[in-house]
Amino acid sequence: MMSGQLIVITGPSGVGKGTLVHKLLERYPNLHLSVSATTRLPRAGEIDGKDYYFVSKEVFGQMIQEEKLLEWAEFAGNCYGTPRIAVEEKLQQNISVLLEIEIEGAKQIKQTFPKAFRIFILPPSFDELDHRLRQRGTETETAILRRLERAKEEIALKEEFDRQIINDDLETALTALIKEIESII
Ligand SMILES: Nc1ncnc2c1ncn2[C@@H]1O[C@H](COP(=O)(O)OP(=O)(O)OP(=O)(O)O)[C@@H](O)[C@H]1O
Ligand SMILES: Nc1nc2c(ncn2[C@@H]2O[C@H](COP(=O)(O)O)[C@@H](O)[C@H]2O)c(=O)[nH]1
Repeated sequence: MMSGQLIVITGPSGVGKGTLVHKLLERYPNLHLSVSATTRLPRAGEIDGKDYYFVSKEVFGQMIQEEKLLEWAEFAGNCYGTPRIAVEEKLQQNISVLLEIEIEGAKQIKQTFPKAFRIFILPPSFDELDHRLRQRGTETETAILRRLERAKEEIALKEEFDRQIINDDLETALTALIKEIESII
């Protein structure tokens, strides 16, 4: 029987999910952050097996076929998915697991793990989201525009999630996130 909590952090690209999750892990080192598989190419400094499992489209397709992914989605031209086995093992060991994933995957999780707690991170404004994506400096102009276009559709779905937190001031958002997480673990 599984007893750890499954916590999903979702929201548009560039809103600060990764930044918040890494700060959260400093505070709660016992939480397990799932490492996703992706067909995206690594960015400078990203490490295979730590930031992502960087795989080919063929390998990703095989993972889908073999039901090795708990959820997966296509996002801005690449595929992303959560490897099932590590998540199930941690939950069975009573370790709570964090997924930092986009909205389609977060919707799928609701079907397989109805008790998962899903938090939607919002930007203070669309202009600020645009600014964060640009100043991160990891995407081409085309990719930024694609992610911003998708962000409009994603933000429209925010009410489908258990909680919404605005990431304006980082420390304030982190405090709100900690409060939500402490209420369930
Ligand atoms: N509260 C904040 N105020 C200002 N800048 C922020 C804040 N939170 C995050 N950032 C910055 O915004 C940029 C995007 O943050 P981050 O990479 O964490 O977003 P993300 O939601 O994980 O993106 P993706 O979904 O593409 O992985 C980073 O440069 C980060 O330093
Ligand atoms: N559905 C899933 N989405 C995921 C997963 N891992 C990451 N992501 C999300 O993809 C976008 C783009 O990520 P980036 O690293 O290219 O900026 C972002 O919203 C991530 O949260 C996953 O396993 N499943």
